[in-house]
Amino acid sequence: MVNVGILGATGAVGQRFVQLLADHPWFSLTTLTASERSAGKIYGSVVNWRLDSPFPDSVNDLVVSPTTVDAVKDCDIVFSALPADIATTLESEIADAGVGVFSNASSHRMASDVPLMIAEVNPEHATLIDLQRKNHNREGFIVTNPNCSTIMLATALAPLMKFPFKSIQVATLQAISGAGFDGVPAFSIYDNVIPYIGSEEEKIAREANKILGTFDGAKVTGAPFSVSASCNRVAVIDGHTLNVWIDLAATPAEVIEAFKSWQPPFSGLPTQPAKTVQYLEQADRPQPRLDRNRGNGMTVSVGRVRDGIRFVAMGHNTIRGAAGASVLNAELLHTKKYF
Ligand SMILES: NC(=O)C1=CN([C@@H]2O[C@H](COP(=O)(O)OP(=O)(O)OC[C@H]3O[C@@H](n4cnc5c(N)ncnc54)[C@H](OP(=O)(O)O)[C@@H]3O)[C@@H](O)[C@H]2O)C=CC1
Ligand SMILES: N[C@@H](CC(=O)OP(=O)(O)O)C(=O)O
Repeated sequence: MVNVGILGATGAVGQRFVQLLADHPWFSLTTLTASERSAGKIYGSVVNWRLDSPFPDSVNDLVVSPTTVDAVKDCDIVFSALPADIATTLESEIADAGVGVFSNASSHRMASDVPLMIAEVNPEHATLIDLQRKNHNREGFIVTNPNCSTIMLATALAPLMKFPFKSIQVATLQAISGAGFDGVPAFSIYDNVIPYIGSEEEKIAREANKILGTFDGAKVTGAPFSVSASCNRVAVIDGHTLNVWIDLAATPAEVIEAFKSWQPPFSGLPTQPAKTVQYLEQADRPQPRLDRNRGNGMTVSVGRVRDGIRFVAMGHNTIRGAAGASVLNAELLHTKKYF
């Protein structure tokens, strides 16, 4: 078994990691960290479990560690669900100490030797780890997840990359869990839409270009399309919905066929869904409440393909958009013997 830790194990993404790793066939959960507020206490006594799946008894008695390099030095890998300002230095120090870091934080996503990876979309970017190890003279490594809205967009675009296009417009409707447990007060979001999410629009544009860019084995050259995003927080608990406009040289029928026939380059990993991209025929789908749990939260649902081309994409932001995507990255890299 691989010994794994979770950094920020009490938060919105951290709890998803606990849910996905408590009974994992390859990964054994040995270490949970959080802030000084929680460190030294029993996880079961300090976590405010807010997921609608039962609390896993197997982690109840683990003592929460402070978030330090020392606390995770015996782990083979760690999953990071830390705020970005904490992650920047700490994740580098942990990788320097020989531990593999699978991060959800934005800190290292755009570094030229750090894979910004969606396992089914750009798995070849994993080889940047070799360059990173050389550049930093480290045994460990950092692999990052894209921003949660970007994961939905780039995954939905993967089947369409065979058609020429130059520009994408996207309007997001993002769930409140995306802001973390303490991110959006009920008084602000109830009966409301907030048409601003700090830095989100810029992240979607630059991260989609890196993920879908050209890779020569050592360097990613950004994809030659522009992304114009407009982001909104809506009163949904989980599930980010994206309305996408794209100047694609294809008919709606060709786009639907591309969505239906696309297959990721590997299959059979424990957290991998049967369908990474699921096309829904119904005129009023996808919807977050009805479709976010498809593929155990790992499927990106697409629908409403119309002239333009216009379509809708939706996925679970803390599973497909965060913890689940990170665990799948780790599963893939374990099969490739990176740890
Ligand atoms: N929510 C989402 O959908 C997505 C989130 N992300 C990213 O994932 C990361 C985590 O987000 P999220 O789970 O939503 O955030 P939360 O605010 O819900 O959780 C933050 C976690 O970090 C811990 N923490 C806070 N401050 C410190 C500190 N000074 N030292 C050590 N640990 C600390 C908290 O511990 P304690 O409980 O003890 O305070 C908690 O476990 C962020 O970088 C976010 O941008 C990425 C994609 C999607
Ligand atoms: N900003 C996203 C979640 C998130 O934390 O993204 P990032 O890791 O890119 O800051 C949301 O609000 O839904």
